[in-house]
This record gives sequence, C-alpha cells and structure tokens, in this order.
Amino acid sequence: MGEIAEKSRFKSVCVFCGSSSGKRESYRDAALQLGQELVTRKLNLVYGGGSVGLMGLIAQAVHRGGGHVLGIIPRTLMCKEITGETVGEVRPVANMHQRKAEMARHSDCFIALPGGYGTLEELLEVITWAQLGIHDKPVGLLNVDGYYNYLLTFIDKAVEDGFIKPSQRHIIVSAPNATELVQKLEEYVPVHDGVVVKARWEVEQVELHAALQSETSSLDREKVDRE
Ligand SMILES: C/C(=C\CNc1ncnc2c1ncn2[C@@H]1O[C@H](COP(=O)(O)O)[C@@H](O)[C@H]1O)CO
Repeated sequence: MGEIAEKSRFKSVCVFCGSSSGKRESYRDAALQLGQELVTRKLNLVYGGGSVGLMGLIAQAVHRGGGHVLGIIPRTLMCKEITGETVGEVRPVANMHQRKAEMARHSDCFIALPGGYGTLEELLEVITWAQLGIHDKPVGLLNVDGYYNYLLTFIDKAVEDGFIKPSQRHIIVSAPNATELVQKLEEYVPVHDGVVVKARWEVEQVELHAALQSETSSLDREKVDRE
C-alpha cells in the first residue's frame, strides 16, 4: 500500500546544496532522504539544475519518486560537461541573479543541505531577504552530522555582539534530519519587525518577469530570423 501524503502548506520547496557530494556518506544519504520527504509530502522541487553532486542526487530522488522537478540554470552553465543532464523541467535563465530570483519566485520555502560557497551565498541571500521583509518564506538548514554547527555558532556570536537582532535569530530553522526539518518549516511563523518592503519586492518580481519574457521572445525572434 502507498504512503499517505501529509497535507502540506507548501507546494514547492527550493533546495540549495553542493554541486559536489562531499566526503561523507551521510551527506549523500541526507540528499536522498530529503528528496524522499518531498515525494511523500507531494512537494515539487526547485533547484539549480544539472546532475552534479548533491544537486543531482536530490533531483533524481524526487524525479524517480514521481515528483515534479524544476531546474533553473544559467545558459552559460547549461552544457553537460559542466552540470550534466537535468531531470524534469529545465528553465534556462540569463545569469546567476535571475536564477536566484526565479528559484525564489517558484518556491514557498527554502532548504539548504550541506554545500560550499554557492550554497552559502544562496542561503544567506534568502535569509537577508527575510530579514528585510522582502519575503516571509521559511528558511531551513539541514544540519547533517553538525555540518553547519560553526555557521550557527557564528550567527549566535553576531547576535551577541549586536550585528544581528535577537528577534531575527529565529529566521534560520535547523534540524538534523529531513522529516524534523520539514515539520518545523510547516510550523514556522514569521515575525515581522522593522522594514517591510514587500510591495517593492512584488514590483521587482513583475519587472524581472517582464524582462525575462521580452528576452525569451527576442531570442525566439532571433531563431526565427535565422531559420
Ligand atoms: C563550475 C563547476 C560546477 C558548476 N556546477 C553547478 N551547476 C549548477 N548549479 C551550481 C553549480 N555550481 C553552483 N551552483 C549553485 O550553487 C549551489 C551549489 O554551489 P556549491 O558551491 O557547490 O555549494 C547550488 O545550489 C546551485 O544553485 C565546477 O566546480
């Protein structure tokens, strides 16, 4: 008998993770378990595209389980030698900035698995956007085998030394495994203090969407002209 899907408040989850697999089996296992958790809860995956590292493992796990996978990938990274094949739906974008904006636009919450600079940059950006009130989507850290302990300690230090408001410490939700993390994200209640610039965010999204549309149609026009 198939598993009964838990009713979720989310439709799509954006996952940031290593384009490498890391040196511990637990990292690879965590990517597969998170993929399985999304399938069980009938959640779509949004990620950076391709099949390398933990990115490939989670995408394949969701795809294999019958879930929808959306890979958003800059055209310059699209060749197979760099990122490999993308399973599911592929959305090419012009650059890394558009990729992040599109990943955010298509998802209802964010999760970071272990990763390197790219993962950290994506994670910190969505935390910063939450802090500014640009979005109020939950942000989760899958702290596999304590991989992110130093980051969490650093954030506590930044709070202690007055660089992050204590009320903003809650933005990062962390847990050691996928089931616990997704459950915590489901229960997350955003706290709004200070600036709320959501209206500006929405304007930016509309502008970005319009720019993407016009870029796509001009590429299509170029293609037609060439043919
Ligand atoms: C340049 C190299 C590999 C590039 N491969 C990538 N393919 C797709 N997405 C990528 C790639 N590199 C970074 N990203 C994005 O950042 C995150 C992973 O970065 P990390 O530094 O590996 O943590 C990931 O979420 C992607 O969105 C050869 O080195």
